[in-house]
Amino acid sequence: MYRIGKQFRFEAAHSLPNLPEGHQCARVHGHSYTVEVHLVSDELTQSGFVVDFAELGPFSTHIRDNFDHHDLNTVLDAPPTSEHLAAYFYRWCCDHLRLPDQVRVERVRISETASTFAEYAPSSP
Ligand SMILES: Nc1nc2c(c(=O)[nH]1)N=C([C@H](O)[C@H](O)COP(=O)(O)OP(=O)(O)OP(=O)(O)O)CN2
Ligand SMILES: [Zn+2]
Repeated sequence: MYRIGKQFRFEAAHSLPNLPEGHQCARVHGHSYTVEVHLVSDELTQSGFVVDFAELGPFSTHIRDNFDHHDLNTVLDAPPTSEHLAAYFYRWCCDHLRLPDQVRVERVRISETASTFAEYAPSSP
């Protein structure tokens, strides 16, 4: 199996609800987010690609228009944790990227800071 990935970055603000009283993340604060999308395929195209990285262009546009310099509490219907963001972006990629049949979105990883991440990947059948 072949795997490729591409990173995207955006800046955004959020506050997290349902945390213990006094938790620092309940206050409005910001992060420089990194989003990493992983695609897998058993086959390569004639060009030797899983798929051209350029096919992820619509995802870059979606992030720029809807997430960059936004308040994430107004963008997502769920608390804007890294876990919810990863699941949201995974579903967006599955629903909107025009990928060849043999290519699938394997996982999406989100980092709020250099030392933390959350991933979403569907459970194995
Ligand atoms: N499982 C999760 N835990 C936390 C999330 C999350 O999305 N998923 N988010 C936060 C906050 O957004 C917080 O701003 C980031 O937390 P943390 O990495 O702990 O931030 P610090 O920069 O303060 O970390 P230090 O290493 O302690 O400096 C919290 N938890
Ligand atoms: Zn935070």
